[in-house]
Amino acid sequence: MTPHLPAHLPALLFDLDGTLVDSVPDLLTAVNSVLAADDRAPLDRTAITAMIGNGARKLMERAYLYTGGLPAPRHDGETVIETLYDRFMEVYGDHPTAETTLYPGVVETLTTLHAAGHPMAVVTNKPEQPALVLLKKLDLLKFFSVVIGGGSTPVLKPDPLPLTTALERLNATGRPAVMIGDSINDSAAARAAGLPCVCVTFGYCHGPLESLGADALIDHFSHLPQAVAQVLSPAAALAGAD
Ligand SMILES: O=C(O)COP(=O)(O)O
Ligand SMILES: [Mg+2]
Repeated sequence: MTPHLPAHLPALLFDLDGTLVDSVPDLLTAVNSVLAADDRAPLDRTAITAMIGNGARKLMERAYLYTGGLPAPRHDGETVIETLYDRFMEVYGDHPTAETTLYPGVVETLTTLHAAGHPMAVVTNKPEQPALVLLKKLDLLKFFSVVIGGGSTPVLKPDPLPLTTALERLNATGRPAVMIGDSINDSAAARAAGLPCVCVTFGYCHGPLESLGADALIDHFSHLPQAVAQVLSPAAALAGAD
């Protein structure tokens, strides 16, 4: 019997914050500028890192709860969270890359995978507008034919919808596919979508790495092609069934 080989190269779905880029410095600047306008104490890197992962609304909610609580409800009907989100986007929306950096090996690895012909998408909980600005400014947009950000679908990761929407837009529904991320939201969304997940160890994981439940962990981006092959191999599938 011939060994089972995928009919197509696997589609690759990439998380953004904590996976491709270290975006904490610009997120910190933006959140602290909103907090400062409200006479709140600034967050430090450790505090904000623990708040990243569930999108900008959750980030602002967590930042305010951490620094004294949510502001009083407004009288014009707009929810407090929506107001905080708008203020954050005023600062961050067009300027998400002053100090944001790529993790080592990202450009080289994406170049190789793109040249090999993998359909590739970004699936991030960061709002779509700053995600697109960031990818363009850091010259990553050319690798991805689809970008799903916060607001592109009605729900965020860990719901599987952003991932399944990305696969549809890549015309890759039914192909083998792998999610690559750094958080429980990525691994949970992947599991719910029926996909394996490779997690990086250098991102914004909020607990022990084992808690991610990843099918493979990589500590350098250059190890990704090997990890993708590993999580899609029949041996890995059998091991997962134990
Ligand atoms: O914006 C966030 O909270 C996290 O974004 P990510 O999904 O790219 O990690
Ligand atoms: Mg992330």
